[in-house]
Amino acid sequence: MSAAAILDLGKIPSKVNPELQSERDCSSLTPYISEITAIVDGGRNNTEKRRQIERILFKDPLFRDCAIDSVYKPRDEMYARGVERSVRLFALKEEYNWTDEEFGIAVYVINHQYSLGLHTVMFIPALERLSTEQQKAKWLHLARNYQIIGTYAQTELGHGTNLQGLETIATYDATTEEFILNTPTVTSIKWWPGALGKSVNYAIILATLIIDGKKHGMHPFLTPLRSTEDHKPLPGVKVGDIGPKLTFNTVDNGYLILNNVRIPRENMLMKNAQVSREGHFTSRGPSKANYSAMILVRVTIVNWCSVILSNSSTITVRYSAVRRQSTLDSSSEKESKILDYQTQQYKVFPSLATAYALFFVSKTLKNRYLKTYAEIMKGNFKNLPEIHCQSAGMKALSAEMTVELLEISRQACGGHGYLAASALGDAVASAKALVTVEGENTVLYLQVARYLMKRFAAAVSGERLSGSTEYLCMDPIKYSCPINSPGDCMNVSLLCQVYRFRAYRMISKAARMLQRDIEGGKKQHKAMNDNLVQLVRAARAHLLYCMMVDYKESMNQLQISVPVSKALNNLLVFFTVFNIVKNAGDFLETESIGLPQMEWLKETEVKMLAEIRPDAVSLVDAFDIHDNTHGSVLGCYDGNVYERMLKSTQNEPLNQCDVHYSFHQHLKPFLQRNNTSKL
Ligand SMILES: CC/C=C\C/C=C\C/C=C\C/C=C\CCCCC(=O)SCCNC(=O)CCNC(=O)[C@H](O)C(C)(C)COP(=O)(O)OP(=O)(O)OC[C@H]1O[C@@H](n2cnc3c(N)ncnc32)[C@H](O)[C@@H]1OP(=O)(O)O
Ligand SMILES: Cc1cc2nc3c(=O)[nH]c(=O)nc-3n(C[C@H](O)[C@H](O)[C@H](O)COP(=O)(O)OP(=O)(O)OC[C@H]3O[C@@H](n4cnc5c(N)ncnc54)[C@H](O)[C@@H]3O)c2cc1C
Repeated sequence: MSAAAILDLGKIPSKVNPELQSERDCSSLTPYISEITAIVDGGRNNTEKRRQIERILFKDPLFRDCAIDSVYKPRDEMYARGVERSVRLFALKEEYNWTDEEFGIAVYVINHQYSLGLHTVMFIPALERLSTEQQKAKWLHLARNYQIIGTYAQTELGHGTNLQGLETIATYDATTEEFILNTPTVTSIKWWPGALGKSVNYAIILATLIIDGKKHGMHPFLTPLRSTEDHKPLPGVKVGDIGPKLTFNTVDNGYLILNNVRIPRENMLMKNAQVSREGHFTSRGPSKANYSAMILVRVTIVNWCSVILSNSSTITVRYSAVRRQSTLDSSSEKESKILDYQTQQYKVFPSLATAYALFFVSKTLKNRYLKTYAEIMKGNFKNLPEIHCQSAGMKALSAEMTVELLEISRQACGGHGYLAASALGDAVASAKALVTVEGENTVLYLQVARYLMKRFAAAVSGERLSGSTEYLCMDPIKYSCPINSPGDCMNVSLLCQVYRFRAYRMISKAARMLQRDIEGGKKQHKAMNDNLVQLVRAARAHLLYCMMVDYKESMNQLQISVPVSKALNNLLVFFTVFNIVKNAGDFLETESIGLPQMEWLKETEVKMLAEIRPDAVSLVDAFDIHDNTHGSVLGCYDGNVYERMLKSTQNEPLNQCDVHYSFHQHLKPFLQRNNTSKL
């Protein structure tokens, strides 16, 4: 490129960067990319549907730069733009008659860059799950048609995890047939709910029900917060934004203070518990039935993790195939592509493999959830504990993996990964929210551990188990490591047996430690607290085993061509081996494998890096993520990284003039303090 052309910062070459083109030309997977894309989209029709939605959205400038433009804007402008995008999105849904699924695709296409997500992610699902049929008939269509906009207000300043500790109260007044809502203490103030600060006019408020001075647990109350005329807070309501966050600053997460706010009796969502006109309380189903909206969101988060990693691996793989630095071979005239360094592959391919793994795992989890949800809707709660354990646990494990891998992805792009225009910093910060929202990760692991301890005790007492804990009935004496040669390390079924035994051993160890402490005279709560770390380790081991089984079985169900099968199987083997090596200490300590097997696995792990390398670009191309969706100058399809970086500087407000006003205000008087301007 000539110097003159370089100075024209707006120019992006019309051709694909030859570095990336050569990757596509050399990968034997390239002709089969559309087959993988169809798997990821759930069918070729869905791919076409998504692309059509992309065309609709990205012809509108409001959506075109959505993934990145917020970097350059002050908070209130970001929020206003987020609201504008929400409204445009809702209008497009109506105009094109999009189904909920198609609307979900549109949200994915704009990378969640809108303000009113909570209305769709939690408000509507909570209305569906917590309302009676009569209440659904009254409220659901209003929410679906955006006549009311709502959020899910559960967390308070003082309590997010401990729902029994929530202090917001709803006191029933039988004389007027109303509930009176109050946040009587500083710690009871609702704090965090998305879109609460400035946007919504309704909220489902989770509050402790009090009738005649008696507490009846936490229940949902559909509460109007703002006037539908002028959007002003209603009497007794004080509401606002909680301030800027690490990211998601288009969203107005809010606080809410309630002072004797009265709502009609019919506004308590009464699917699971009822209050009669006279103030008589009844309930049906398990006491945790009101927690059901949280299960759905946890299932959804596993899918978000897969999407986040698909975005980030698209960026890091493409960038690593374009970037050259130093050389592997001193006789070579060209520097090496950083993707050719084994260490770079070891930074980048775990994310790629995990993106695929979580895609398959989240699909299985969603199907399992839908089956259980259908049973629950018919009044059968038998599988509720199992789906609670699976959804809470998979959310925690996927979010933990995603945060860890994303940070490594950012580092894999060197200095440029630190630039906002790489989009990786924002992705890391967004993913960080996922270990906290919808149940803090440690707390969720402990829920899984609690379930495992119960199931283990049942197995020991001779009960036959089913579901994810069936294996706890195993006889550990019969185990011998199934890996008998280096070749066995490629056999995922054998590796799953290894994962299973490690989980069994870690769960039985936690149970033994608890039993030892209780038999030694410790009180139950003290024994629990003294073993929480081992309990979390046991939960992780169980979840990783479940993840491997779900991934393997989901892959087994695919009907695919030989090249696609080979490429996806490489990722499956790599993911399975990588997570053993990563947790080597546990696998050795539990004698699930021995030292020779660990050596073989480490050799297999690096061998798989070389197997994946030729198809790496095709494997990210197969995600078919629109450049406007990932929004990174480093990861565009055309690979014109440096030109895009230069062009992005035009967006920087500091660059809108040659001499900044601060020069005249501050620097100039300072420089001229000794009258040196004539130098
Ligand atoms: C591509 C994507 C791009 C971008 C997106 C990225 C990022 C997005 C980031 C931002 C997010 C946007 C939207 C997210 C929205 C987030 C909204 C929220 O956070 S809402 C608030 C969520 N709050 C929680 O999750 C609270 C966590 N706490 C709990 O769940 C519970 O209190 C507890 C910790 C599980 C314990 O409950 P409790 O105190 O009642 O405990 P007990 O000990 O009395 O009872 C335990 C008993 O209950 C059973 N149980 C617990 N939970 C459930 C459940 N949900 N369902 C069924 N059963 C449950 C448990 O098994 C025990 O049973 P037992 O052993 O007694 O039989
Ligand atoms: C971006 C974002 C969006 C959110 N959106 C919403 C929303 O829309 N609606 C809503 O209601 N809420 C929302 N929240 C709140 C969120 O659900 C809570 O922050 C989350 O559930 C964690 O609770 P906490 O903040 O009380 O953490 P805490 O429970 O205070 O956690 C702090 C530490 O204490 C530890 N800890 C706590 N309890 C235990 C225990 N029993 N055993 C062992 N360790 C424990 C945790 O492991 C953690 O290390 C949002 C939060 C964020 C960050």
